[in-house]
Amino acid sequence: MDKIEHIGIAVRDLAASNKLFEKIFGMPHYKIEEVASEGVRTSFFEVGPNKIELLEATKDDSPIAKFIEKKGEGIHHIAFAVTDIRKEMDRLRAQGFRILNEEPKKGADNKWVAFLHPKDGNGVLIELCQEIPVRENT
Ligand SMILES: CC[C@H](C(=O)O)C(=O)SCCNC(=O)CCNC(=O)[C@H](O)C(C)(C)COP(=O)(O)OP(=O)(O)OC[C@H]1O[C@@H](n2cnc3c(N)ncnc32)[C@H](O)[C@@H]1OP(=O)(O)O
Ligand SMILES: [Co+2]
Repeated sequence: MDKIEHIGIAVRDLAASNKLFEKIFGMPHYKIEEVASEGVRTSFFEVGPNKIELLEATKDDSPIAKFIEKKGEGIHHIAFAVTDIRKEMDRLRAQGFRILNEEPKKGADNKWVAFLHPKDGNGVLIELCQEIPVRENT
């Protein structure tokens, strides 16, 4: 694992939370992106070398909706940048960690992602993120 790629924060109302965090960070978000497969709409801030991802649910059975229902708004996950997500998934599986998705799946901000079960991370949901190379000349 190379570094923290982003910290995910579950919010009820992305527009309101964007305004709040713009005040806190003193800067605007740099993108809003919906990931329909995850049932989320995300907003990203780049604060120095660190990224914050705000996430709101776009459907009732979204992991974010369930999380907020159970635990309220707050830190949802920590994402780590990896060079080779498949290799990391194999390494972690070999050590007995539960990876929640068999194959890497398309995440936000141009990444392949995978998640470990939070119970295997002392109650922390850990996300693996590998940058998807932008094909030259596209
Ligand atoms: C991909 C787009 C974007 C990106 O960065 O690119 C994202 O980050 S999307 C983020 C949203 N997607 C996910 O979180 C996918 C992975 N999550 C899951 O598969 C589920 O949410 C899961 C398995 C973590 C929980 O499933 P579910 O909510 O259906 O089950 P439970 O409510 O029974 O939870 C089981 C157990 O885990 C605790 N829990 C749930 N979520 C979290 C969390 N985020 N952090 C810590 N713990 C969590 C929950 O409280 C239950 O524990 P218990 O002691 O039984 O209460
Ligand atoms: Co994330």
